[in-house]
Amino acid sequence: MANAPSSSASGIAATIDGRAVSARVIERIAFETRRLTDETGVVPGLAVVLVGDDPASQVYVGAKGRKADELGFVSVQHTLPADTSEEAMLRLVGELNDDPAIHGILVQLPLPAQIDKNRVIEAIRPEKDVDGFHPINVGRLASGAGEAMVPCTPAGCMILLRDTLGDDLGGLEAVVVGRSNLVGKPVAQLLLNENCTVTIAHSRTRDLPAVVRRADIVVAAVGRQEMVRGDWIKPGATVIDVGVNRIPAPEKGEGKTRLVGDVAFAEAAAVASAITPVPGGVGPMTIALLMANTLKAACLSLGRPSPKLG
Ligand SMILES: Nc1nc2c(c(=O)[nH]1)N[C@@H](CN(C=O)c1ccc(C(=O)N[C@@H](CCC(=O)O)C(=O)O)cc1)CN2
Repeated sequence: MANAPSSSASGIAATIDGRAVSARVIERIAFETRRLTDETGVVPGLAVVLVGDDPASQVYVGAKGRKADELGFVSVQHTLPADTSEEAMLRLVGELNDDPAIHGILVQLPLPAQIDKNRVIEAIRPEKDVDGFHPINVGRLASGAGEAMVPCTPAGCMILLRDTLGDDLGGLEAVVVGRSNLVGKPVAQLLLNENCTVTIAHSRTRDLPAVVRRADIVVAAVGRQEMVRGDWIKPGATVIDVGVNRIPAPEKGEGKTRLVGDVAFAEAAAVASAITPVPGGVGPMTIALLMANTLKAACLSLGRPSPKLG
């Protein structure tokens, strides 16, 4: 059984550096990609589909394309107008499914209202579903049957946790705040797979602060700025903040903004033993794990085992 980490002597948590950890993961992906290409001639291929002109989505999709280029992947971006029909989306997904140069397909979320995201996700071949959102991959992750594509942000959270607490998380109390398909449910499943005792808390949870106070590991993925307060945190806990909320920052000048997480950082850092910042914590891991899943998809397409990267 793992030990819960103790509080740092100063009472100020260590900051978990997601940029540094993601850079290490990317180095490993670069190494394994060169090996794959040298031995088989195959170059991993990623297609990213963006519908509409949401500025945050444009930033994320741009970052994904740049990282794929940096790694020498085949990298294509399809940018479609906001009024694209579901039928046109499904046609494009079908073409990408049939393209042998493309090993991974990612449809950036959110999608406009006229497109049913579940229909689109289910149209992606499970072995090309580098987001890990297809029901086959969700089922594989839950059952342990077969090789699942694991959603990028949750997989990134687990690498940060292992980097901070060591490989054995068994027996630790983990509380996940948020129950989305994107983060809350898969990260809870991954924690359970590591033998943590897992609680998924949400907006209807009674006495949420008391539930969070039980946790050795807190994963905040609720999408509400600074909702998790310092006095919700057990001394010595490890806090993973998945939230990315843009708020006004008049102190930086008129019309300026800044990013905050779902955790009140300064308050929590005074109690926790380790905490991820926003920005620079979980966010960079999401992009790195997308590259890892694309490489994994390329390896699996050749019947090769997926390389260990985290
Ligand atoms: N198909 C998907 N859509 C979305 C996903 C996803 O995993 N798959 N996740 C989010 C957005 N996202 C990736 O797509 C993402 C969010 C945040 C970051 C990131 O690096 N954040 C930085 C700050 C960036 C900034 O300045 O705005 C950080 O936290 O340091 C990367 C990717 C929703 N959609």
